[in-house]
Amino acid sequence: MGALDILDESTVAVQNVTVRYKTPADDDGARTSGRIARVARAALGQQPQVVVRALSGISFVARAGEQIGLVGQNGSGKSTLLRVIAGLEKPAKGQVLAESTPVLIGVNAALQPDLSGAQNVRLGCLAMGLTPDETAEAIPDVIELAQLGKAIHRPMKTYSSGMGSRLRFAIATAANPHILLIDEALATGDAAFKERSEKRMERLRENAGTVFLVSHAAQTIEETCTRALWLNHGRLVLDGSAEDVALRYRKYAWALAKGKPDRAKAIIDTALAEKKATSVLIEAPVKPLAHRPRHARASGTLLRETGDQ
Ligand SMILES: Nc1ncnc2c1ncn2[C@@H]1O[C@H](COP(=O)(O)OP(=O)(O)OP(=O)(O)O)[C@@H](O)[C@H]1O
Repeated sequence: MGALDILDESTVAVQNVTVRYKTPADDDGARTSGRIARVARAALGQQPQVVVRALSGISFVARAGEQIGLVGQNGSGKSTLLRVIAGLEKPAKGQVLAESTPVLIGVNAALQPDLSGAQNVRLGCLAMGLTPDETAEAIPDVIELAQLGKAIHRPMKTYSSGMGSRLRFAIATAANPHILLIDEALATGDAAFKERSEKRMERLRENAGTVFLVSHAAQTIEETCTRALWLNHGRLVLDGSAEDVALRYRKYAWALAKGKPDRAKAIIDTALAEKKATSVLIEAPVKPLAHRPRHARASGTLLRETGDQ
């Protein structure tokens, strides 16, 4: 297949992204390093380290109107991919380009523990790129959604973790982002808040150009997404319709649950063999988009996606 110019509709391009974490491990965990290295480390009193490959060479292009589900086992790299798209994590290799600032629901706001909830709402909105006028307009709505009562005027450091999460969630929704990233694991709060937040999420999804949703439930992906990416040990196993990916992922999870690792591996191998190789070519930078200035970052770019590698 030849190259396809998709500038008009692309919202996020993920180009060959690799993320590694260097983390401390015990001696057994670090056994892969050489004997000399181990002896030297012991002599220097250093703790052994291992490198975790959280994402390996991930490439895809997301388009306006898509709701993209991310599925995969625990530790497969789903949250890391969301954080990289949100710009919260820098990949060791590769790059992410977005036509506007992606907002990760729940954790984006860098809040100040000594300031009150209300002061943090203002700060959070401005930090997400809202103008002072937009911020003033958004504040009552955010405070209403968070429903913290008089506690909204207390310093955030006095909040319970649930109260903090509610405020962060409410602030994140104020941006009405064109690229929305939702990590289901972040969903929090009591029943009443859940219902209010679900309604808000629905509205956000309707307005967003592209939604990314992390979920462990294949059914949620099937019901809410148009497309799905299956990650396994940091690799992209399959990129396809939500129905097809959810079906195969379900079969894989079932095989694992039934103690049939060979069957599970065969499902992954088949998916990998069928997957269309995608490479994202970035041809020439263009000016950031002018029509959504508060979201635009220096990322407007001519993209090409090819399927012939
Ligand atoms: N800050 C970190 N330091 C070291 N390793 C990390 C860090 N964050 C993630 N990892 C590792 O990277 C890999 C991918 O983690 P990630 O959280 O992206 O997986 P996930 O698919 O979202 O998992 P889950 O479904 O359990 O939320 C895992 O092996 C994890 O241990």
